[in-house]
Amino acid sequence: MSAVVCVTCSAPAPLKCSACQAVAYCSRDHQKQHWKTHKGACRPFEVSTSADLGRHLVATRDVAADAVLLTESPLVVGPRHHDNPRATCLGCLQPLADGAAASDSQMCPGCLWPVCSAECPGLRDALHHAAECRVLQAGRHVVLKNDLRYDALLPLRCLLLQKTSPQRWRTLQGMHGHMEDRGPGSDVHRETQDRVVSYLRDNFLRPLSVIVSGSAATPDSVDGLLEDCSEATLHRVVAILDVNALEICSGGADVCALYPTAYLMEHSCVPNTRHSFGLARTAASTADQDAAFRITLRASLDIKKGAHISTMYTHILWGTMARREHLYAVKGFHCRCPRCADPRELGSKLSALRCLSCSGSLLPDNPLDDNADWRCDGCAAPLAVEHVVQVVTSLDEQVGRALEGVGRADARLLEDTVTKLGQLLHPHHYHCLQVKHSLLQVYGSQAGLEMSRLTEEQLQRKAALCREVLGVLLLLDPPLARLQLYAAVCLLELQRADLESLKRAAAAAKTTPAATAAAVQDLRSLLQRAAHALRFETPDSSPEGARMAGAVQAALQELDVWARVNKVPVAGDGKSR
Ligand SMILES: C[S@@+](CC[C@H](N)C(=O)[O-])C[C@H]1O[C@@H](n2cnc3c(N)ncnc32)[C@H](O)[C@@H]1O
Repeated sequence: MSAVVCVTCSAPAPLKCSACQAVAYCSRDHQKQHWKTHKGACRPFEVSTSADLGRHLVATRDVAADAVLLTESPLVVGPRHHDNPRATCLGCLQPLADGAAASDSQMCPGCLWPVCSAECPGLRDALHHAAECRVLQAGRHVVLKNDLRYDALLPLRCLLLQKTSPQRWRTLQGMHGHMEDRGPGSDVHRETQDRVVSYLRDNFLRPLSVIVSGSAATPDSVDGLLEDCSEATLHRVVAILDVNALEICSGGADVCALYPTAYLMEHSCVPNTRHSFGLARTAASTADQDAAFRITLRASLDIKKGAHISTMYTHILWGTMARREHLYAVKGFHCRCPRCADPRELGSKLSALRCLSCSGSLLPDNPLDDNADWRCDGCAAPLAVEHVVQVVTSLDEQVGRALEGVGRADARLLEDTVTKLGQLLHPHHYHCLQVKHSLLQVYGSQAGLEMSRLTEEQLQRKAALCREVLGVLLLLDPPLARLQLYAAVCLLELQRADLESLKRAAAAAKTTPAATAAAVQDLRSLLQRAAHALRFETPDSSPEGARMAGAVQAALQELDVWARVNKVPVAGDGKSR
């Protein structure tokens, strides 16, 4: 057996990297020196392959909740490649103000597409806009016609990796696109052809090829820039993006990216990771922009050695039918995770209907079978699945109307909607939950319904809604790795309601000093739970989350001031604050 030697100097090595145990060192100094090189490789997982999942990630050691599993820069990043996103600066990918006048200073000097500033550094960066700009210049008429398809740009950026980074192009080529489901004649082929393939080829690639090669031009390549821009390759690139790209919606950005390792994570509706992106407002260079969209993946729960590492490809607050349909349509597989297999969805009853014959809930007999009937868990009355779909779809519109412009939401309209939905749906159905989450914020903020003006009944209603919604969120996402903002809103609003009740009790001398101290402690603990849920939200990665974290801190300070002014003793020690 060969002796274990130091990876830095080849001397005998008694020390090993304690995290991965894969490399050895003669001394702490050499371990420290090597860390810069080793940290990328020191990952607590390996890539495994199975018949039903394809490649996936498996933990190679126990990982504690919150530990970082991986951080890496994107292979390629650009405006979202579907549902044509709103105008975005092609330099830094930040959203542009609606209807902003396109003065010279807000146009890319090369292709004339709108930008945040003609000086935006990303415009000169080959991996971001510079190479793409050469292509877009061949079709400036689209700017004049205002026919700007932002969703076609990420596929173009992918294609351009052939020239800008052949290494990244090779990695991208190793990703799967489920082409077997996207052949000519399929809806998705037709849609991709119209939206991306024809748009890019007719407006930019064909004219550019003619400019570069003259009469020898073929539409399938552009000399010196793109070896292969055939229709088949464009279709494959879009398919790869559909299956593997991650969406980055934070801070109003409508951006998607492909990551070289993170894409290997399998889906589960009960995932064991959370991720965040290092979003920055402006980017000075390639390195900075890569850092701006760098992903950090953490364990959201303790992960045991041998366990699969998973993320969620779909929406956690959708019911099982909708999640499975979405996963099959976009990612090409039938999810069979523990939440999908459970008719009660981890006890949340997020998809349950109300039984009209008794007080029970209608749940699917077998949620993994799309055609299975539903049945009441009280009286066993059956309901055909077509009927369930009909009921839920017919209520979509009603919910949409009630939530239109949440800023203007009206408590009475929302209460009426909750009542109507409640006639057909379980109170925790996702439609009901969505309306209740708005309603619990409207009490205490709507004009005429400010906290101090709420009736006792309205105050109790607000608190009850907060507890009810929070309870369901915690069943679906116990570590609050995806619903942290939703849950923080419930905790903050519950604290506001309970504090108002406490103030009223104190003013009416209906509380004792000890009871007040205990109540203040409970209020503080609600806010501490909200702060904990938001612990990874930073202004760069999640401006909304950071704003909410600021509101929680402000509420904590306000609570302390109130406790001091009212000489509330610190719970347990009899001292006043
Ligand atoms: C982003 S890729 C993940 C990497 C992929 N397994 C590979 O080998 O390249 C997504 C694809 O992985 C497979 N997959 C991921 N999660 C799955 C799951 N829970 N059940 C079945 N297939 C899954 C599906 O084929 C899906 O379209």
